[in-house]
Amino acid sequence: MHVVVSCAVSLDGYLDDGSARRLILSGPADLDRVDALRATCDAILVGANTVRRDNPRLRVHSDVRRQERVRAGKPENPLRVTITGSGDLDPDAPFFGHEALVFTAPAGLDRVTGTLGKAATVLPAEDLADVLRDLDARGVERLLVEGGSAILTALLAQGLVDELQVAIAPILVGGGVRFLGGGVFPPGRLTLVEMRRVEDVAVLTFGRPPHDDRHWLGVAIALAENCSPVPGAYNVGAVVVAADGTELARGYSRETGPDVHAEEVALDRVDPADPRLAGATLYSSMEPCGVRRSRPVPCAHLIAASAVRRVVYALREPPVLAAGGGDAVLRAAGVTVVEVPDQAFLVRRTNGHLIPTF
Ligand SMILES: NC(=O)C1=CN([C@@H]2O[C@H](COP(=O)(O)OP(=O)(O)OC[C@H]3O[C@@H](n4cnc5c(N)ncnc54)[C@H](OP(=O)(O)O)[C@@H]3O)[C@@H](O)[C@H]2O)C=CC1
Ligand SMILES: Nc1c(N[C@@H]2O[C@H](COP(=O)(O)O)[C@@H](O)[C@H]2O)[nH]c(=O)[nH]c1=O
Repeated sequence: MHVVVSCAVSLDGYLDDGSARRLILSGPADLDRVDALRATCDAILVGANTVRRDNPRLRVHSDVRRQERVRAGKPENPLRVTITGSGDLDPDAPFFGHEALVFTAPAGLDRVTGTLGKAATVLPAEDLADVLRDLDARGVERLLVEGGSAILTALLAQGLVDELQVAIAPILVGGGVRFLGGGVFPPGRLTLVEMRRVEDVAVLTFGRPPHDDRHWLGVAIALAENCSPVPGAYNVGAVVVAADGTELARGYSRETGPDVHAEEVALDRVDPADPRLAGATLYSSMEPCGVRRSRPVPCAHLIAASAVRRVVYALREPPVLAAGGGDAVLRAAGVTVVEVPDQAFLVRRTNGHLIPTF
């Protein structure tokens, strides 16, 4: 699935001025550009706060574009999707309708279904990565994310954005909702793909380089931030990426069970018969384990037994919990292994409970 973010930002970096009235930063031509973009997508995701504050319809405005979609065998409008913890949304809002999906934490599913179940399909999701997995499984090939700040920050921090379209409006707002909040973002530079003038608005499109090891290793390192820390185990993130830059799966330590390693979570999420695995790279924030007490098969052996033939990691496993040695196991099995030691300090920082953070 291709994830496109589109938003409009004031020159001083705000999405909204925080007043009761919604701030339109785009001009008419730019809103039409976004309408054309909407028409190319299967679903549009916004955060619950955007639904509350903007009361958006999120439909394709142009009759011609809607007709073209129908001619192509698609529904008139993309699916509308939101995520909420509180469930505090008005079921009569124009956002809702039979093609709206509401994701919420599994623990709150019954409560949110109680208030919104007649207005939309309410579904469980642990986090945004889970939402994206669900949409992908529903056949959503292009997902447009229109904001707001919390959703954009979370998606960018988790490296889940393929394309970022930012319309910069020549307006100084002075305060309100910042474009992005603070967070640990994957290190490295995005690629500037296009600069376009749309009336008085500058539209910048950024992409991520498909074959950039540092980008994907950064995603794996950032994923480890999701781990619930335990005294006797590391916090690790892993992501499997096909040769064309398509993400196949991701995971982090203990995500699916108390002793499960990040590489296992990610590998479990790919069909072993997927032909893309043969050209794929597994990125792990830490050297895959070569010795393991918690489960029968160390990760290096699991990877060697899979179709994956390339591994990139940042921190060589320190001899604290086990002997390590996964790098050698992989190489002996014919897997290409790349160590990126200059990123290891970031992995140490996530594992300060077990190893020095220098
Ligand atoms: N200029 C532009 O292009 C755009 C501007 N905006 C502006 O942005 C503002 C809204 O942004 P913001 O306040 O940051 O809110 P968001 O729209 O990003 O929504 C955040 C809400 O999403 C829900 N949520 C649930 N799980 C997650 C998760 N894992 N990560 C993030 N959110 C989650 C929570 O809802 P809950 O509280 O229900 O639990 C949370 O409060 C508005 O003022 C709007 O006008 C919005 C879109 C585009
Ligand atoms: N303010 C703002 C945007 N806001 C986005 O547009 C959504 C509303 O769309 P609609 O339902 O069609 O009116 C709103 O929820 C938010 O996601 N978008 C932009 O391109 N430029 C802008 O200046």
